[in-house]
Amino acid sequence: MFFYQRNAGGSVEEVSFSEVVTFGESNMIKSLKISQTRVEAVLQEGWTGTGEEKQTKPLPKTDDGRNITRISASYMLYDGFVDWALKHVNSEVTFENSTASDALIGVLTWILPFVFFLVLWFFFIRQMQAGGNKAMMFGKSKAKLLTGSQKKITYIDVAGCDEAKEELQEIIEFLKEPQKFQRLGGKIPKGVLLMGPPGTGKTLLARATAGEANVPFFSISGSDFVEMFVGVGASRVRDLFEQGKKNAPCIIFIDEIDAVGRHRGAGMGGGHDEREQTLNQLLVEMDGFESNDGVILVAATNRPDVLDPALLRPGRFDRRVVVDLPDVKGREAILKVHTARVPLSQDVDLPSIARGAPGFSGADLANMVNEAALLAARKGKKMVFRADLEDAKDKIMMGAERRSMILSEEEKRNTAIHESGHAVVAALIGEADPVHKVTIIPRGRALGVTIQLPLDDRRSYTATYLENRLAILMGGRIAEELFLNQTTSGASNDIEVATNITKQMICDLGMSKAIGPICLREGNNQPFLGRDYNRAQATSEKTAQIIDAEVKRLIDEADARARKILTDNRDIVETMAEKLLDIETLNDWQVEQLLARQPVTLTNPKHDPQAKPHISEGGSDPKPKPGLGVLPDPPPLAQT
Ligand SMILES: Nc1ncnc2c1ncn2[C@@H]1O[C@H](COP(=O)(O)OP(=O)(O)OP(=O)(O)O)[C@@H](O)[C@H]1O
Ligand SMILES: [Zn+2]
Repeated sequence: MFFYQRNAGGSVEEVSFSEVVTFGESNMIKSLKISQTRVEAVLQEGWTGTGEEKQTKPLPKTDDGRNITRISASYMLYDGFVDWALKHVNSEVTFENSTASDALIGVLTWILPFVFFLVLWFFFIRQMQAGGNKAMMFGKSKAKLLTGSQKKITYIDVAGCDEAKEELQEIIEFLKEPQKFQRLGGKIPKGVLLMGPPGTGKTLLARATAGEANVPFFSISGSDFVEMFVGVGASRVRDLFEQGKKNAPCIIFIDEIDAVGRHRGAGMGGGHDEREQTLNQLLVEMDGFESNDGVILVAATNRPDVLDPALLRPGRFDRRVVVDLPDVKGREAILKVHTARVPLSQDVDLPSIARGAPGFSGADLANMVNEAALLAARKGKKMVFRADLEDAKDKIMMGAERRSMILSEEEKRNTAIHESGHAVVAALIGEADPVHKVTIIPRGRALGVTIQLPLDDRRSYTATYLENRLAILMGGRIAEELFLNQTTSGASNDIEVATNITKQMICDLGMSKAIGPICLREGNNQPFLGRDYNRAQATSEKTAQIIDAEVKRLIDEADARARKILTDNRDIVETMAEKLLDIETLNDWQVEQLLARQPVTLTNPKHDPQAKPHISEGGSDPKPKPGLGVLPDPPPLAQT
């Protein structure tokens, strides 16, 4: 028996799909209509079995005894059912376009997903090609527009960088009066590339240039172009230029252009990646606009060597401006700008502080003033004293102190001896930077630090200076060996730095007789050409052996010289280590006193007595500041 539900229409009974199948197996379906989602069958009297066992099957009946001749059921179309129907339906199977409601259901379940994907797909395509629509911001450039609301920055806010400012003067004049230049047919560069180490004020300079010319300033970082969605970067570039043209005259500034502008095909595997597409779009846009449109593109990088040569071709970033680390004068000027709104004590002498901060960038100096103001505020002072600035300088140079790091007595003693070794060699070896500070307060990752500061801005190094540096680096390790009869892991960084210096001396600076003045430089410092993996071919096996031998020779010589100095001055090393264990940090004058075998004073006899028990607080440390930047890879001043 089947259970039938009475259909509203009366004549067609709604059944379940499996019942349709059962009727079919009993040969009771005369004809069948199949639509997308439903089947409708006309029933007849059927039978089961064959021959003798053939049994008749009567039509099913409704509750009130009438025969049911038509049934319908809903189902989802599947291929197997059609085959089944063709086998089990007696006269005809028809396929029908469904009724209105069936059609609707069909659309909903079958067509709609397609439509949905189609719309989505269309939407993304539009995003990529047209630079996005208003609703979603994928393709919009993230350029920030700086206009009236922000404080206007002009060249007064940028200290030093005089050459760079001069070079940008022409751009300012053009932006002020583009028509004038057009009339005269003058050719204005489209793009200016600012090149220089981090924190030297490239961004500041670009902003100030816009400020001077009184034009809008759009700024975006190269890394903003590189996103997870393919094609977004390119569309951002397009959008950026569109915005620029709408707001001309203006400056478009791209910071860290190396993030998109890297040499194409340089990445492992090469190929057309997202970044490459973005770069191509940038090149296309640069070619597409006329400088007469009044848009000047300014970009900044500290890796000009990795830029794609296509970017530097005429008509693109053809004007290049070097923004270098500030010299003494520049540092003083930058300090003046940043201390303008800080109350300074009488004892602060900006020129001498500038002199004591070689290798500091503008950002470092700004940071130093800020840090000093914070230190002074924490101690409840009403103004910033010399001591605060000195402490801030140390913090930036060596990383923040980590007073919370507990060292065992033995570790402290090892560190004291190790640092004394560095300091004594540095002080006595001759041509070397004076010792500025020795400390056994852990800073950054180092257990102790010896800092030397050059007297002025070094632009080049003599071979003797570098050989002496090697000996100074060896000093720590040898002191441990001589005085404690052991070596510790504390010297690992020294060894690494020393090895790097020797390699530079040999491969880069022509300071090894065995190799001679040949550049076998490692890495990719060469503009546009060399990459490390080319070097393998460039250097023969034999040359590599000579290099290795020379590294060893230089290190051995340095070792021997440091050993001699430390053995000859055992007493100084020992008293210095004692003193370090006692007061933790020795300043330059205290080191001098120790070397002269005089008693160590707590305050600088040469200075007015600004109390100087070295108090400053630890905290999360910024990157230790290596300073100096002439060698391709500047050797850090700090030594463990
Ligand atoms: N010449 C300068 N005069 C005054 N302040 C400076 C100078 N150079 C840098 N600064 C200070 O350092 C901060 C950071 O500088 P800026 O961001 O312009 O450096 P950058 O060269 O763009 O660095 P990066 O390469 O890391 O982007 C400035 O906001 C400013 O406070
Ligand atoms: Zn060391």
